[in-house]
Amino acid sequence: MSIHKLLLGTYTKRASKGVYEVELDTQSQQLQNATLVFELTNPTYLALSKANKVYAVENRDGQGGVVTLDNTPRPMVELDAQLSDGSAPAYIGVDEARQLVFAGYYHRGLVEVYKIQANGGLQLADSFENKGSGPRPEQSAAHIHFCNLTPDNRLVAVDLGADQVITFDVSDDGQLTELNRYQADAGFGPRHIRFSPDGQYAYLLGELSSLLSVLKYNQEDSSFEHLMTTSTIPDDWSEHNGAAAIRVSADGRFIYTSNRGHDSVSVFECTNLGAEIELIQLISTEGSFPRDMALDPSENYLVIANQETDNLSLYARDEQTGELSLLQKDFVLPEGVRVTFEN
Ligand SMILES: O=C1O[C@H](COP(=O)(O)O)[C@@H](O)[C@H](O)[C@H]1O
Repeated sequence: MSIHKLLLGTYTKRASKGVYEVELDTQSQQLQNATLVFELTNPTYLALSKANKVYAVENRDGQGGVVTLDNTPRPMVELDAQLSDGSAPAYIGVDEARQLVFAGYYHRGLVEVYKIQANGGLQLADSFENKGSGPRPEQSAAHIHFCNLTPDNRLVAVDLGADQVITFDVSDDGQLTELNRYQADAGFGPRHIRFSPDGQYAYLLGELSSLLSVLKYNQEDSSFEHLMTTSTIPDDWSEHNGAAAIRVSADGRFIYTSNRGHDSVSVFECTNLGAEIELIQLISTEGSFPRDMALDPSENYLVIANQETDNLSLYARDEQTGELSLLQKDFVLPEGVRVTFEN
């Protein structure tokens, strides 16, 4: 297939109007045809289900939550909105096996679990509110920044405010039972987590510290054990940086993280079966404040959204070395945050 479609979640504070679709033409090796596919307010994160429903973050009339969109027609059609007083989530995950959707509410320190209904809409099944804080100014309260499945189908939630990673058992109807808590170093500011393909290791990205930790994941009790930590940016970088997204290649050999401030992607090589990582490349994102990024299904390409300069950058990925090389840097996409491939 030479055309792959991407969905882009955005902020709508300046130029953007909602959710966009973009094509990657692997023949010409270029991004093309950005189209607004649904108008929403600050849909900074979205997730696609196998039933072709989009679950997107939405702010509406002082309420925040998750809307369900039918991804078949253009423009998309809204099927459901689960909104409650307060701010919207920062992360959404889909559990296909149990037909659940998880939402991580950064500003409310909250995880919500929804059961997917017959039409794709959602019904609240359970919630978990964390408490805690950390030493940095951004850590005055709990901030759930990520919640998604572990390799053994439990739930893992990452709290940037409390420097914690919390694991839960999940019942078929979406009830959560806490299993374990990993406490990161004070001020680490964990944002997102990804696992090695064999499920043995987890890679925890610290937004506030620009650090990446390798953790051993113990499936017996869903606990984590710290193995090593390294920086995502050069030691002599003294200006602000906030680490954002993390991706692991399907073969488990390489990790990609984005740096907001240093405006780069860090490429790490994984060795010792995934237990050790080493920075092997830092490449400019050719724009300001890179947020999310995605590998296409072949993993020959990586697309990243630069939020402040309203552009996407496209790279070719060498599957042997893991290294990225720039193909396109000026593709206009307003206030891009979330990047995900549809096919
Ligand atoms: O990565 C980040 O995300 C949080 C949550 O986003 P929001 O749009 O819900 O506020 C944000 O507050 C934080 O500044 C940022 O670094």
